[in-house]
Amino acid sequence: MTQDELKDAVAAAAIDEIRPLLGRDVVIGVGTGSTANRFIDQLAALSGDFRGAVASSEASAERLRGHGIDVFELNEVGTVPVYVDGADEVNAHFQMIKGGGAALTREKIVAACAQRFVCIADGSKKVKRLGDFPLPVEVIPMARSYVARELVKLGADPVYREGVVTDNGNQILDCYEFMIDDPVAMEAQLNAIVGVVTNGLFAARGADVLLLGTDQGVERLTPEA
Ligand SMILES: O=C[C@H](O)[C@H](O)[C@H](O)COP(=O)(O)O
Repeated sequence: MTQDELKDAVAAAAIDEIRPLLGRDVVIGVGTGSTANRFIDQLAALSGDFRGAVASSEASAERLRGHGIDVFELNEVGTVPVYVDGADEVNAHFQMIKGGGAALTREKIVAACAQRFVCIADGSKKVKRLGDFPLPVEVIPMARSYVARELVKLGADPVYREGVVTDNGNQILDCYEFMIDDPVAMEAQLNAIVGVVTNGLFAARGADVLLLGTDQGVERLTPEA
């Protein structure tokens, strides 16, 4: 199967996963990226079965609206029963690196407000150890150089993602060569640097279900303790 076919397959599995949760008052959380886009496209067929969505990016909000799905502000909604999103890497504990599409901060906010996080990914995203994918860190623009120096002290090789402005008006540093031995501790440590808005480690709050696309079909996995 091609990667696109795997993405379509996990998107379809996510539709089956959330279908029992839908209802006229239900607003669901929707993520960002090429895998999430396929989920959005398939969600269109169910648009009469739920109230609408909260999106983790302007791009996803636009795509949802394009399918006639109402998009709500998270502040209007409070919590969502489920959040469906992709990942750049996911480990056996369902801790993830996210933010390849620069949407990490809004993704983390919607995930924090979700009762259940369903991660959809093709098999190439499953890793033993997080960190081959460069870890994105969203920074307030005036703090970029300072934060980069602090990241170097922690052993990273941060690279400014030139030309990218997040939906929050901020910038991204991609951290190469990071040894991520303890994702929960590292997530907190990076967030404590002044000028960091958030980082792409989703470790303290990982996914609850992983729908992983493989050539043998979609595996439905729950995290190892
Ligand atoms: O900022 C982007 C997000 O974290 C995406 O969910 C992540 O990069 C995965 O994207 P894709 O499904 O395109 O591989």
